Amino acid sequence: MRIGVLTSGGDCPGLNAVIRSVVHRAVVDHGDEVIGFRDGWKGLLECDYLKLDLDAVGGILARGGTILGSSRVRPEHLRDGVERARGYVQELGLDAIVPIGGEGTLKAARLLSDNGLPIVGVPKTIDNDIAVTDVTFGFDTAVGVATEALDRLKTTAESHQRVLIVEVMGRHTGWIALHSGMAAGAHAIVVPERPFDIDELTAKVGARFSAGKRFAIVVAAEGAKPRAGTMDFDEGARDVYGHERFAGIARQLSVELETRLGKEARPVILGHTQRGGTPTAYDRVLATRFGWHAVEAVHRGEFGRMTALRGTDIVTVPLAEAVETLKTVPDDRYAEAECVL
Ligand SMILES: Nc1ncnc2c1ncn2[C@@H]1O[C@H](COP(=O)(O)OP(=O)(O)O)[C@@H](O)[C@H]1O
Ligand SMILES: O=P(O)(O)OC[C@H]1O[C@](O)(COP(=O)(O)O)[C@@H](O)[C@@H]1O
Ligand SMILES: [Mg+2]
Repeated sequence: MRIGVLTSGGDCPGLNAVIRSVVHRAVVDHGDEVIGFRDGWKGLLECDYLKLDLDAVGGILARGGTILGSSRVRPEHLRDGVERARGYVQELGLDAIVPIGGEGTLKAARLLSDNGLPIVGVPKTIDNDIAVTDVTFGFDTAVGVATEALDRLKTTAESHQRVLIVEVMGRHTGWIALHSGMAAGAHAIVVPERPFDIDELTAKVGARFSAGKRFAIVVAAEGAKPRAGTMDFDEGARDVYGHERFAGIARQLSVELETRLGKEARPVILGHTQRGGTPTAYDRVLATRFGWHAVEAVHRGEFGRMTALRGTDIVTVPLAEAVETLKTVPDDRYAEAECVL
């Protein structure tokens, strides 16, 4: 068989582990040929690719990012390019395409699949917001980076009697904020799923100082927002791909909390450090398993599906289900964290 792989959307620790695993399983065990499209869907639409053999994937397991590159393509450009993509798939003699990406990439994968292209998706995202898989690789690494940063920030915040508002990634969901905040013992966590009440947040942080504590750490997911009408808030705008360009929750909260509490409050934005660098062992293993199972799904002709973790098993699920809803932080999970804030 001939299989084309691509990585699309925001990069994520573990992408290289999937690519490596696909090549090993396909080339060594099945005698397949594998090619990699450069820079996500752009590579497919421009027929820009390289051959992936064992040499090409040597030494990449622990490397962050993606050896194939990634990019964003306007969804309408992709919709207009379906016939071109089909032409290249035929020209290259491809039996399957394995796109590795987040919810946006998987929507594109579904579009191509609905148009008859043979697709087996692999989910990735540090945000962990893809509903049909228990976990996505990249999340464990991102939470680890954020937790380490929070541990460090606690000591400097205490020395300077500051409130630090630490902004972590998570446009639509607060999984990284919830887990890193729990792991590091933050004092408040705000997530997109639960618009916060600024009076309650101020009271919570203020109560810490009243109790004699000399600092506070607030973890804010980048997409968190105040309850409508409770605080002046700049929601930002959208970029050309339709993604929100936030105006900075940490910056805005630091101004508000400093004014209300009379304590020095500073924003810290962890940004792309959360998704750069080497993946954790957990993410390497999950990514490697996804790669192996994607190749098996290709050989079984299970197209229009993607790999998913269910308990300890890797299964495949329809792409249609994968893109229906996002996995958000449920109230009961937030309650478990709230109890220890
Ligand atoms: N609704 C959509 N329909 C078709 N293609 C889409 C759609 N949403 C995203 N895509 C394609 O998938 C790419 C990656 O999506 P994006 O949301 O940026 O990253 P991720 O896959 O990590 O969620 C986009 O640049 C675009 O080409
Ligand atoms: O800075 P970029 O590359 O536009 O992406 C930022 C976004 O990408 C992420 O890191 C991952 O999101 P995706 O998996 O949807 O790409 C988000 O947490 C963040 O909001
Ligand atoms: Mg996305």
